[in-house]
Amino acid sequence: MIVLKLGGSVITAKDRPETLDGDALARAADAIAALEGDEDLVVVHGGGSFGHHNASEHGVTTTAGTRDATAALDIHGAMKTLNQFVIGRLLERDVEAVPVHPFSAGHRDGEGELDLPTGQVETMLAEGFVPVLHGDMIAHAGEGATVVSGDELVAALARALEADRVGLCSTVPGVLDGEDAVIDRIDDFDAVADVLGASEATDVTGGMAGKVRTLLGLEAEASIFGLEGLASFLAGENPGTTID
Ligand SMILES: Nc1ncnc2c1ncn2[C@@H]1O[C@H](COP(=O)(O)OP(=O)(O)OP(=O)(O)O)[C@@H](O)[C@H]1O
Ligand SMILES: C=C(C)CCOP(=O)(O)O
Repeated sequence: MIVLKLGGSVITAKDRPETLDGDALARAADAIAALEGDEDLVVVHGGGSFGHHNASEHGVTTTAGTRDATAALDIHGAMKTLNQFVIGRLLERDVEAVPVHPFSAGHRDGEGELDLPTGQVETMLAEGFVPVLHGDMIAHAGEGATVVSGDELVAALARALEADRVGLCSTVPGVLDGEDAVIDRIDDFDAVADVLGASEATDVTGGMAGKVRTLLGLEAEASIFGLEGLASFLAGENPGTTID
């Protein structure tokens, strides 16, 4: 089984609020529709220009929450809008995509630890659907509601579903070193910490450093690659940077 994240920075124009990158989303949907065999696939997408701007305006992050339902729904609503676009493009290509909105499914405890039940995702997979989750708001004990990133959801899903392969499709061809060359393999955070930065665009969830840290904690091997690497990742290859 594969857990794939489509980075918000790939499928949206991240510097322009609520703007889809229609061509990039179409290419990603083409690659997913071409997946052969009967391998289970769970898709998670990030926010890009949907969600991050709203979260930033409301001062909400993964640790700083809000108890204002209107603010929470503003952020959640932006993510649901993007989710509908993603699902729409997949349905057009006969991928049996269905939504799972994390705000209604999980929560964080007082330590900020994410608890994401996955019974519905497992049942969807068993019944032939492709569940599509997204970075979202999530109830957070002691904080109201905070942001949950697509990357955190990927990690939770990979653990709970014992994923064989984990892929993060982002706007870069992999994790880049000081000379902008793709680093082939990362197995130690400290060895690459100085080249790992935040996102260039408005992003409340941590950019590349957060991704590498999250993926290093996983049992399954993970890959970070660009859109040009998506088809080969889905075909079983290891494009971009492998994190193990
Ligand atoms: N060493 C690095 N190698 C590659 N990218 C890096 C590095 N350091 C920082 N970055 C930034 O990380 C960004 C990718 O993280 P970002 O969180 O924007 O991606 P995403 O997951 O695709 O989008 P989203 O968080 O909206 O879903 C790159 O666009 C780049 O600006
Ligand atoms: C900003 C929100 C609501 C979701 C962020 O998800 P991400 O783009 O995967 O970090």
